[in-house]
Amino acid sequence: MNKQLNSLYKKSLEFTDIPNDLFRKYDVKKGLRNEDGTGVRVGLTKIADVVGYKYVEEVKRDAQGQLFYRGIELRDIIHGRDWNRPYGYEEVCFLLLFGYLPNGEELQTFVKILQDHYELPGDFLETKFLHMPGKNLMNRLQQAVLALYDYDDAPDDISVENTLEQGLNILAKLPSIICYAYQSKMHYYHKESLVIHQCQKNMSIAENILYMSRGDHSFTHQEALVLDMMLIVHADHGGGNNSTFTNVVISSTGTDFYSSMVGAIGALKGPRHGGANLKVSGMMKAVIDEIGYCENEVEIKALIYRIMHKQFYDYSGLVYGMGHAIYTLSDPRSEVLQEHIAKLAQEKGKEKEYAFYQRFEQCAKEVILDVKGINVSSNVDFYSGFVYQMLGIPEDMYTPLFVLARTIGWLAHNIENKLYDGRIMRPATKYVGSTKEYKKMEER
Ligand SMILES: CC(=O)SCCNC(=O)CCNC(=O)[C@H](O)C(C)(C)COP(=O)(O)OP(=O)(O)OC[C@H]1O[C@@H](n2cnc3c(N)ncnc32)[C@H](O)[C@@H]1OP(=O)(O)O
Ligand SMILES: O=C([O-])CC(=O)C(=O)O
Repeated sequence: MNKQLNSLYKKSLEFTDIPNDLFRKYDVKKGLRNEDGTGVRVGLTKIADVVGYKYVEEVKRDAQGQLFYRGIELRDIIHGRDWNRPYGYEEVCFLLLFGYLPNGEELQTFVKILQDHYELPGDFLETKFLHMPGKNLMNRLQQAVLALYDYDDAPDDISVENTLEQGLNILAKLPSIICYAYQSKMHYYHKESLVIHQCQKNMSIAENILYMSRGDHSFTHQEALVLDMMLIVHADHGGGNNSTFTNVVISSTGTDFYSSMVGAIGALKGPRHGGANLKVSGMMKAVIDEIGYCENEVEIKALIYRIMHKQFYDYSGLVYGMGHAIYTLSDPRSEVLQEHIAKLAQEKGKEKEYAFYQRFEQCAKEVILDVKGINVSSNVDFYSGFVYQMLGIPEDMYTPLFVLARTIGWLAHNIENKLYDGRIMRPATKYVGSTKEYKKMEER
């Protein structure tokens, strides 16, 4: 930091300090949380339900996690899906948006609508990626989504019907946007050969991502199904998660959908939210560099204590991929992923790494319980990067793929809010400063 600016900043703390006890005094819900850690209720939804605790005789008790999309449990969707068909994510998009499971014809119509919007505008690849490569894909995604505004004939039409079309158009274009943002970065910043494959109209979203991100554009049916499942488990998480809430807060001003999307992407980038998948990858690499695939729990825990005490990795004190604002004993998505990882790890010769991830997770639960006194489990981000790694998907794409999957959730909540709430979000803050007189310069 600039020295003079730093000294001004330090001096300012004498004038700007807010003592912590005032938050309690004025009953401020820090982080929009109630006293027992549950979220302050800010809306009603029929899209998804996230269950992580139960009340027994009015006392909050930790519980096994459950996630419902339009009332159907995620585990049932994953176990019940047809593993021969690659359009599982598209089916879930339909379910989240329209509230019911599509029949064959409806799904076909919906998939066709998406496929008809896959292609980017003619000059987009050249002007938005090849001429403007970016070092961070999440920022590039924001710029690309915002740029689509200029290609829209009615960008500021915020009617529900138009929002639906805009949202699906963005979703359909995200596979190309993510892959081109990645390829242009690798070419410009890492001097690698430029790989550009056109998206394929007859493929699913998951298939297109694999097709466009790989040099030889080849992939197996099994790989596409695993990626399709990854998109399903990330598709929605109720109206209270930070990025979905951000999208609705922005939209409540009556602004365009592109602005809401860009805000939500910025929120999801954060390492305490969707950006955790990238952080887990970095953390686990640092851990394995430090202690190898250690089998000694005491040694693993010692390192986790160092992470918690801000002495290792990024010094934030956070064990990434662990803990959740709602889930306590388990995150059902992490369990669903683990059901598939065992087989995948065997196929890819990654059993040793997987076994270490599991040992680390168990140790982290115990250390966090010891230090913070709370039950935590691995969240969706703990194993997702490991799955992507086994699919050969580069780290740069981990959080952007979360954006792609969650776009449907953002869109569904945006529309639900427009239909059934629609009031500008405007909470309050309490002024706790004093009043003073303005002093002329010569009197200061
Ligand atoms: C898609 C998603 O967004 S899933 C979440 C992805 N994020 C991560 O994996 C980052 C690591 N995890 C975390 O930071 C937290 O668990 C969050 C942000 C997910 C939830 O935060 P909160 O709702 O505040 O958690 P909770 O109320 O249970 O936390 C209680 C205390 O334990 C701490 N804690 C919770 N999880 C962790 C963790 N993984 N590592 C270290 N400390 C933790 C909190 O910081 C808090 O500490 P404090 O009392 O000193 O402020
Ligand atoms: O619900 C939350 O707080 C975070 C989130 O989006 C998720 O876990 O998918």
